[in-house]
Amino acid sequence: MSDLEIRPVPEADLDRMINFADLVFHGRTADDEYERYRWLPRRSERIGTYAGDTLVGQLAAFPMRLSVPGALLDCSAVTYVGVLPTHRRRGVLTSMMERMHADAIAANRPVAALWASQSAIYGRYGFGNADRAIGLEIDTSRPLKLRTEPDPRPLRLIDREAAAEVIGPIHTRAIERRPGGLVRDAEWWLQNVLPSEDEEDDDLSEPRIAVMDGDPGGYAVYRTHHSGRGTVHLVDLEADTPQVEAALWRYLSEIDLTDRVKADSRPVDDLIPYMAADPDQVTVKSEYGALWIRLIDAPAALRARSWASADSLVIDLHDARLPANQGRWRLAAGACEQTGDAPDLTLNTTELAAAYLGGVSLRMLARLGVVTEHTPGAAERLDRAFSVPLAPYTNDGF
Ligand SMILES: CC(=O)SCCNC(=O)CCNC(=O)[C@H](O)C(C)(C)COP(=O)(O)OP(=O)(O)OC[C@H]1O[C@@H](n2cnc3c(N)ncnc32)[C@H](O)[C@@H]1OP(=O)(O)O
Repeated sequence: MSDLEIRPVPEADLDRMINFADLVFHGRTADDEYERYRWLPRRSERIGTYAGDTLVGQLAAFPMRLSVPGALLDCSAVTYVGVLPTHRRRGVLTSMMERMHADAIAANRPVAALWASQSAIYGRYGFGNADRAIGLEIDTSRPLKLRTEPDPRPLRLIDREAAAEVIGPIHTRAIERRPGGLVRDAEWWLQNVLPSEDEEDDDLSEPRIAVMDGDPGGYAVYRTHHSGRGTVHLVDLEADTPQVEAALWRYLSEIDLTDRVKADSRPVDDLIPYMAADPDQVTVKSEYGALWIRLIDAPAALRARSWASADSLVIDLHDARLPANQGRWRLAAGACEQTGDAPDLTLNTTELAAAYLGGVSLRMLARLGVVTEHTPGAAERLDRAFSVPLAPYTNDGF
């Protein structure tokens, strides 16, 4: 690294970052597509590693708010990570992660989050995979009968420009109920959730938005595909009640000239596999790791999240990269104080991050031997304190 320098990538070099991403992710951006991709590096803190004037590594981090149990936390959302094939495995990524950590501390953001291109990369930097998602398919060649009575109120279609105002509040309520979501602003809705063209499939229609107004409310964002087999591709669906949710699934299942609904990302505890009267109509096709999080300021993050029990216990936290997190902490609802008391549990910051949203069991991690119980039952007690009514879920790729 001694011949290399880390410095910010100037705003004039947004296209250079896009080209760099094409190089490391094996993509190609057409001339008329640059404008579509500039928005994300533009709103980011752009970390570059340079050999003279040559960009050899890059990382972008942008401020977002992440829903955690009982709170919304300031978060550095990390993306656009890459190192030239000529400069790999010389510590370039490690140096950029250190800069990102320092920036997040300076900006008072207690957590960082990312989607990993490969699971093997980010554990070493203290990131743990904190939620999972499923992909599913519904056979709608015959009527989809539901066990939940759909809300009878009418649905309407709205324009994408109205999304932030009309369905934004419904989404905000959803992520306050369920950890793992990101607070979406108007640009995020338009560019990330509702781009007029789908990044991966040119044959898909513009995004359509069906809304049930009022309180309770709900919405479904979807695209359709008519060549070959008519398919509804669900992008996002949130509802305040199971009855509104049922009305939205019924609507999606009845769209003319289609005979299946595909959803690539749904929560692992999604209702639809159980809501369908005939479970054979709904097939879960995949399950995969979604968001990885890093507790940048572990005590602040632990104080902020809600507890589901009145318990109190001591953890011995190991964090080789951020020493301020290191040490013995007494945890209780709203509390995380340094202590000299003997620990009930010893764990690494990576395991704590994985368990933090309530989606990964510390008891399971103790059985694996990666978390050590000094007091029998301590992992189960912390699981109970961290437990959440709805599984964590993230439906914002970046
Ligand atoms: C949030 C996102 O944007 S995810 C996208 C990540 N980017 C990509 O996948 C694009 C293609 N890959 C790359 O650009 C690079 O290989 C990177 C960014 C993954 C790694 O960059 P490097 O500068 O080579 O990483 P660095 O040298 O700092 O490696 C640090 C450690 O991680 C390990 N490591 C790095 N990448 C990988 C990997 N893909 N799989 C397994 N181990 C890895 C290294 O072996 C090294 O281990 P060590 O500390 O035990 O020696």
